[in-house]
Amino acid sequence: MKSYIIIDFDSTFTQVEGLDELARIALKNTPDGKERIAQIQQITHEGMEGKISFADALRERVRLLSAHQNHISELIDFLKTKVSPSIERNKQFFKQFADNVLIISSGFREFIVPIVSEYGIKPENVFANSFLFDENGNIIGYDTSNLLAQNEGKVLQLKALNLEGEVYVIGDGYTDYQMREAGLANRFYAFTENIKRESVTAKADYVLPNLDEFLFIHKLPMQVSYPKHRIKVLLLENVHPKAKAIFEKEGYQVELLKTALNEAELCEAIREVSILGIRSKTNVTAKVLENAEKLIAVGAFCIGTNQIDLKTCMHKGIAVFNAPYSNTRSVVELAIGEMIMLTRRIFEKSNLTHKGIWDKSATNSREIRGKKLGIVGYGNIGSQLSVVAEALGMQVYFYDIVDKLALGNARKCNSLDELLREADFVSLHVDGREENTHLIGEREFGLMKEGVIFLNLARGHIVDIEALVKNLKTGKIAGAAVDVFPYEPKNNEEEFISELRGLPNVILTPHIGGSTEEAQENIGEYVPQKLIDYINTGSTYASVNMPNLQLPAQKDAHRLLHIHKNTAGILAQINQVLASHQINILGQYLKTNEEIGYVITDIDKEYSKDVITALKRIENTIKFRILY
Ligand SMILES: NC(=O)c1ccc[n+]([C@@H]2O[C@H](COP(=O)([O-])OP(=O)(O)OC[C@H]3O[C@@H](n4cnc5c(N)ncnc54)[C@H](O)[C@@H]3O)[C@@H](O)[C@H]2O)c1
Ligand SMILES: O=C(O)[C@H](O)COP(=O)(O)O
Repeated sequence: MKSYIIIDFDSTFTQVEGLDELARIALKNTPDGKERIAQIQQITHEGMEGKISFADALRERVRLLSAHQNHISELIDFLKTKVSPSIERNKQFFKQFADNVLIISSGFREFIVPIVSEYGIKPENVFANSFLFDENGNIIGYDTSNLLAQNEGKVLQLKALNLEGEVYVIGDGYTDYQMREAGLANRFYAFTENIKRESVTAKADYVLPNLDEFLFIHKLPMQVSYPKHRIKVLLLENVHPKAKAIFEKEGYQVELLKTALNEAELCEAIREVSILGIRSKTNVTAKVLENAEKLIAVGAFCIGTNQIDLKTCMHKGIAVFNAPYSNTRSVVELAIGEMIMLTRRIFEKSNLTHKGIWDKSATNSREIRGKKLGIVGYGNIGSQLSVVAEALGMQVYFYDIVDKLALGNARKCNSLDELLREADFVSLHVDGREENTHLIGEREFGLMKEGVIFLNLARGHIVDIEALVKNLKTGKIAGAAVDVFPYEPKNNEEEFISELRGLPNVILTPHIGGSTEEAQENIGEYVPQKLIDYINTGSTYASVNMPNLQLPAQKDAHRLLHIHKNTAGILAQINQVLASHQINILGQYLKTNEEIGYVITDIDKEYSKDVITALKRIENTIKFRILY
């Protein structure tokens, strides 16, 4: 049975209302133009909402118009630039289904036909009003006998067409819905790509964010591999709003929550999610991942990724990205500031002064200049701190388990013990891997100098808090700054409980080392871009758990992304499938680690569904995606 797709023109095929735009063009230089344009727009709006009769609205708008034939030419040029994006990208669909697509519009043929015919829609399939002109080309009215000039004109027109088969109506207005209400259409799809009218969506069988969705649900050929609005993004822990805006601009559906979720909550929330964005507090455990059937990628909107079960993500073909640099400077600045505050005992003095106590004295107040700073972990933050501290006159010592190049005059220590014995200040900047649990405990504090200043802005579990408290109480440690804790409150409402509370010359901060406007904004831009690149191109460049592949742009090709267990012969099997279907490989990229492999193959456009099925069936396939 034949199916017909009836598409509205104004605010559906194009993003704008044709008659309103014609008024804007025709009236732009007339003295009362502004008021008349506003009046026309108001009447259009009320008509679309079903608040005034269509025939009255049309009569009134054309009366206010004062347009000329030349204005229509100008309007056509403008409308060509305003075709709805999803219509534009699916041009090929209209060409292929020219016999099935009809335009039924209350607009005017004079501007509709030139626009839609460029998409292969036949002029005889366009049903719309037509203007009447005088001999000078002025619009003096319209053909009032046209069915579409009547109230419920679309209903009358569709009835007159007497179509046999399935009829689907796509439109943004109430008059489009009326065809369904009259029993002339099987389904009404409220098209919301340009405008969402509650009175219309409430009546719809289906709300259509764009044409891709219609093509997707009807399994019709489309120009994207998957409608983007079907991609759900869940952002937790109050990540910067820029991230939400970037994902929304890409067309994804985004939910942004202020707090972290616990395991049970996340197990529930993650079911339909394709992209998860978190910070340091959300644990992405194996159990959470069991419930994450649709998850394609995780973005850590921070540096640390120890809160994510990276291995399980890898085994499930879920790529994880983080922001390895965006907040490093913020941490460095805080560490420098805290070293000065602690060595001058500023917080104690400030508190006393607030209480009215004037304690002017230099005892136990020192400069940082010339002192030895021991940096444990010489990565992105440790090495940056080294440069800034040296610029302030400190002598820098560092220790890293990996052989690192010393910056400036920094001195490399051969062991942690050597560093701890030497340093006046010890600052931790190691990553949060499990083996670093209690890296600093009673033994290590024992090795440190009397009166040392100690900083942990890395991860809470790295320090044995009991030992730290004991050494602060004995005075062995003269001051400490702690930003990260073995247990941190889930949100700002939960009380922070720690034995460190109330100790003198101890700066406690609520894990805000990277919490600056600048850092959060940078992260909010950086991470979404990595995730979007992965979704759109398959690029795993800078992923923390997947073999890294950076790819050239995909040109006139379909891209097959195949993640598999790293066993022998997978590439050969992929190529065998392609060869047996006479598919030409335009480019191929492979990267493996010990456990998984990632192959990206660009192929000619032509292929059958069997190819996809065969590729998915290759043994040890973890995940398979197609991009086009
Ligand atoms: N407080 C905050 O808000 C905040 C902000 C950003 C980063 N961080 C944390 O700061 C830490 C450092 O971040 P980064 O970006 O510099 O990480 P990084 O990965 O660039 O550097 C970590 C370095 O530590 C070294 N290392 C690991 N274990 C070690 C050990 N036992 N002994 C010596 N060296 C060891 C690594 O080889 C690496 O060079 C991380 O734990 C990160 O999560 C905290
Ligand atoms: O890993 C990080 O970057 C820091 O610990 C900051 O984490 P946050 O974004 O949760 O503050």
